[in-house]
Amino acid sequence: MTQLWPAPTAPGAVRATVPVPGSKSITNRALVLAALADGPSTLSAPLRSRDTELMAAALRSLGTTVSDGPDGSWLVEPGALRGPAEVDCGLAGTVMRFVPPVAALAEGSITFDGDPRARERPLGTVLDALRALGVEVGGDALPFELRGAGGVPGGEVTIDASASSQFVSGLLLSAARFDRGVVVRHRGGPVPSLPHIDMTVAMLRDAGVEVDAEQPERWQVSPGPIRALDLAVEPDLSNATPFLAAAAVTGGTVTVPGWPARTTQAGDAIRDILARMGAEVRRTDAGLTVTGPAALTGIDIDLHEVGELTPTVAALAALAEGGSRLRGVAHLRGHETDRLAALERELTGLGGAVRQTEDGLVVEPRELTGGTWHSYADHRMATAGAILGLRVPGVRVEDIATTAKTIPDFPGMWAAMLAAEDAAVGSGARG
Ligand SMILES: O=C(O)C1=C[C@@H](OP(=O)(O)O)[C@@H](O)[C@H](O)C1
Ligand SMILES: C=C(OP(=O)(O)O)C(=O)O
Repeated sequence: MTQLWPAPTAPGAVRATVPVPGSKSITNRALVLAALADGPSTLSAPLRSRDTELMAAALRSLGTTVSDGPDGSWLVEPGALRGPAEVDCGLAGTVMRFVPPVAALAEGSITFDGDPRARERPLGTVLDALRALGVEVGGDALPFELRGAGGVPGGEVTIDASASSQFVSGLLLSAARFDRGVVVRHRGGPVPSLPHIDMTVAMLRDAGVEVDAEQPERWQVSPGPIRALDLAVEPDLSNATPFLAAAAVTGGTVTVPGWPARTTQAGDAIRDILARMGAEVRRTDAGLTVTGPAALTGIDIDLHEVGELTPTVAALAALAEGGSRLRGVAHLRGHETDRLAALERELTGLGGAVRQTEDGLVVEPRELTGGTWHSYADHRMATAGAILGLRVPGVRVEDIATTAKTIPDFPGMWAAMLAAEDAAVGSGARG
């Protein structure tokens, strides 16, 4: 049985400055672009966590050199892409959806597999799209084999990306290296996480790639070189949210340094969410500072664009005074776990009043009690349990180590936050 992590109860209002490691989404896009670029790239302050190490390993196995530079940076030297290779996707959506189009440019047999849950995550759309673009690939889920021919004809393809924005991002990231580039059209229900596609487009353009994204639900990448990158990776704003939530639920103050003034990261939406729930939110040159109110108010919000914040927002909602409704996130059923089912089950297990709807959750305020919080190998479920534990004594989070998917040392960062010199012991926290 996996060890249980006793989630620390806040000794008072949490007051801390918490530097947060680099963005998973930016790091993994940058690694892919750097592997396909026309020269060596430098990524400074990249995220070094399971998802990004898996991406680096996948690209290495295809012929790219990814080595350590000074101060934790990554140096990426593109090499001739070739198999045979075995790609371990772990549970990383970015690896399972971004790497197959890269592998299609290689020569040889490349097999893909991942964690048991990764075999259930939606992937067929990407593999169908590659077949339509002239790639020989079997299967419609992990594990599968792709036989690279050393190039991809490319062209036009219509996909249903309503299950994941990553289907679109994955095709666009490699498409400048396809003979004819790509035109991707979406047909189906609304595409989730559109800011993540905007991030893909922005990073491609920064690398000198011509992208036409003028029409809704249509993206065109022209064939051409990808310029080498010299990129400083922003802090991961979604990973910052549990720490900001710590201020919000304890009436404390937490600053995350280096919060970008402008960003394509979807996690920036947390500023508005926390403000709507009653927190004071200020962005200055020092970073983003959140000060929690005496009591959080509930929220009715469509999280379609920023689904990855749902576990944090559900934890906040469960500790708020009014009821909340989280909408637009049916696609979370295909994330690391079925997040709607997991949040309903685990919050209910602590005495919460939570029920799933067709596309989200309804959360009513209740006094919560301690108990085991299961993580389902989902890093954001684990961090949601930690947030609850600040106010609810006796929460034990199963498999806290799963946070290493996107944060290298979450328990250490959490402990440091609670032990910070500026922590005001004995005041402000409720519960
Ligand atoms: O492209 C990306 O970096 C991501 C896109 C989103 O995926 P979905 O569109 O599948 O929600 C997001 O939830 C995930 O954490 C990261
Ligand atoms: C959905 C997420 O991850 P992935 O990139 O594996 O899809 C997430 O980090 O919340």
